[in-house]
Formats: sequence, C-alpha cells, structure tokens
Amino acid sequence: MSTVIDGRKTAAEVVEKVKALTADLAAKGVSAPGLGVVPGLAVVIVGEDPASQVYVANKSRTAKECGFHSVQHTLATDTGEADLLKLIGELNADPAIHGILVQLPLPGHIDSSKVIQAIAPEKDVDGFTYVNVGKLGAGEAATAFVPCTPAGSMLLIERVRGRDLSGLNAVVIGRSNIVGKPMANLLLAANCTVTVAHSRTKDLAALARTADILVAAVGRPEMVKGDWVKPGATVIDVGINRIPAPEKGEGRTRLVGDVDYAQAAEVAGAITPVPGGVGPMTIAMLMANTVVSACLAAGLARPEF
Ligand SMILES: Nc1nc(=O)c2c([nH]1)NC[C@@H]1CN(c3ccc(C(=O)N[C@@H](CCC(=O)O)C(=O)O)cc3)C=[N+]21
Repeated sequence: MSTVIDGRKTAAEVVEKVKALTADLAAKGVSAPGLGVVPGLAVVIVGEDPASQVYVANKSRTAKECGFHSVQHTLATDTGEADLLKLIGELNADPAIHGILVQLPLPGHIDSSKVIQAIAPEKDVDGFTYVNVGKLGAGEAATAFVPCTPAGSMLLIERVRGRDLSGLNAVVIGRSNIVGKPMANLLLAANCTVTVAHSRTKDLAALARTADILVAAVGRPEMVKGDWVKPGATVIDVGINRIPAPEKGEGRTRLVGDVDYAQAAEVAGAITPVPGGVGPMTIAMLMANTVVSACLAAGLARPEF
C-alpha cells in the first residue's frame, strides 16, 4: 500500500505561512507610516454554474481566513465582453487589489483569451497571462506567477521526492494551458525527464508505466488503472470528476479523480486522493500568489513557498 499524500495538511501549512506574511505586511506600514498593506484578491465569476460557485465560495472563504481584503464580482451570464473588460481595467487600476482571478470557463459569447490577457501580469495570480506563461517557459518561474494547480502539485511532489528530481522520469497526461503544459515546465525545471501525453498518444498505458512521477490531468474519471502505474511511483491526480453514486442512494454523486484510486494505491509509492489532494493545494497557492503580489507591490522581497 502506498503513502497517501495529504493535500489538506500541506494546504493548511501554506495558508499558515500566508497568514503570517499577511500579518507582517499589516505591521510594516509601507504605504504610509502606520498604515499597513492588506493583500487584496478579486474573484470574478460570470454566470451561475453551481460547481463554479462552490469553488469561488471556497476561495473567498480562505482569502478572508488569511486576512485578505476579498471581493467577489458575480456577473450575469449574459454580461457582455466589453463590460467584463471594463471591470478588469478597474481592478487593474485599483491599488487595493493585488490579485485578479477570472473563474473559467467563461460563457461561450465571451473570448476568454482576450479577457485573461487584459489582466495586468503583476496581478495575474492564476499565471495565465503571456508574461507569466513566458517566464515559466523561459525557466524564470522564480519571478513569475505560476498557475496554482501545477504549483500546488509540485509542492506535494516535493514533500515525497524533495526539490531536485534529477534522474526521474515524469509523465504528464494532459496538455492544457492550465495544468499539463505548466506542470511539464515545472518538472523540467526540477530536472525530470518529462513526457507530455495526450489523447493522440500511442500506448498510453505503457508510457505511463515508465513514470517515476505520474501526473494525470485529463478530466476522464478513473482513466488511469493500476497496471498503468510503475511500482513505487508518485501519482498526482489532478482530476476532479463528479460521477453518479447509486450506492449512496438515487441521484447521489461522488467525486473521483482521473486515477482509479483503489487500483493505483496498490502499486504506487505515494498517491494523492480526490478529494483532499490537489484541490485544496490549488486554493492555497492562489493565496500564496496573492500575498507574494502584495509583498512585491509594497517593494518588499518576494517570499518563497
Ligand atoms: N481562473 C480559474 N482558476 C482556477 O483555479 C479554477 C478555475 N478558473 N475554474 C475552476 C477550476 C476548479 N478549481 C478547483 C479548486 C479547488 C478545488 C477543491 O478544493 N476541491 C476539493 C473538494 C471540492 C468538493 O468537494 O467539491 C478537493 O479536491 O478536495 C476544486 C477545484 C479551480 N479552478
């Protein structure tokens, strides 16, 4: 049986550090004597998707717990692109706001890329603007905002394998801009030999079995089976899929990852559960990026996580 990697515990440790940094900032009095800086996070959600609203509520709650100034803008589904861009412009110009997150996906009539790229890179705590994507790709993650899910996944990998992953093979299943690609860049920066697999990859099971570190980010419930996992591997399950759970009663559902947990846990050295793995880390890293942004805006050194 493998070690269960406790994402809730590591996330709580990150949040503790964010709280301490926030308290320091409040005491520093940088903007004017005696007037401290409070990290400000703005979350923008368009439409009524219930799953999105749960995530957004979690983010706002954690932001308040950290001592942040937390604002949420909930816009109607039929909000026009121009109105959304106007709001982003206002948040970019607002000195009380250090982090802006626009919850994805956006409704179909809005050009997501246009909206994301309108965010000032220094407030882009999701790490989705070209400046931050480019820095990560150029090996300059230390001065970038790194997307929260891959950043959180790396912290979990570090707990098991350490910071230097030299000599290890990593396979990332999924090539999204939000997870797969940045994850591959982070693993490469940590000296892994990295392969990015996707829906067109041949013999995915055999490839996955070469991985010392296997990251599943495809959005297909329980796709990665036990015989895809190399004995002793570190398995990071990024998937969050809600599937029917008739055993719990009619109409009930449960959360599963992209990995068949029961099977993979028999083979892996260490594995993240769903829920309680990568999900809580995503939220914690959003808080980390926001306090980093506030420190930089105040002219202070960049804290490390
Ligand atoms: N611009 C943007 N940035 C995001 O980071 C972003 C986004 N859009 N759109 C939606 C996805 C989804 N997401 C999650 C974060 C935390 C959990 C999480 O904490 N999950 C818990 C349980 C959740 C539950 O019970 O439903 C867990 O895995 O243990 C899940 C999902 C961030 N996203």
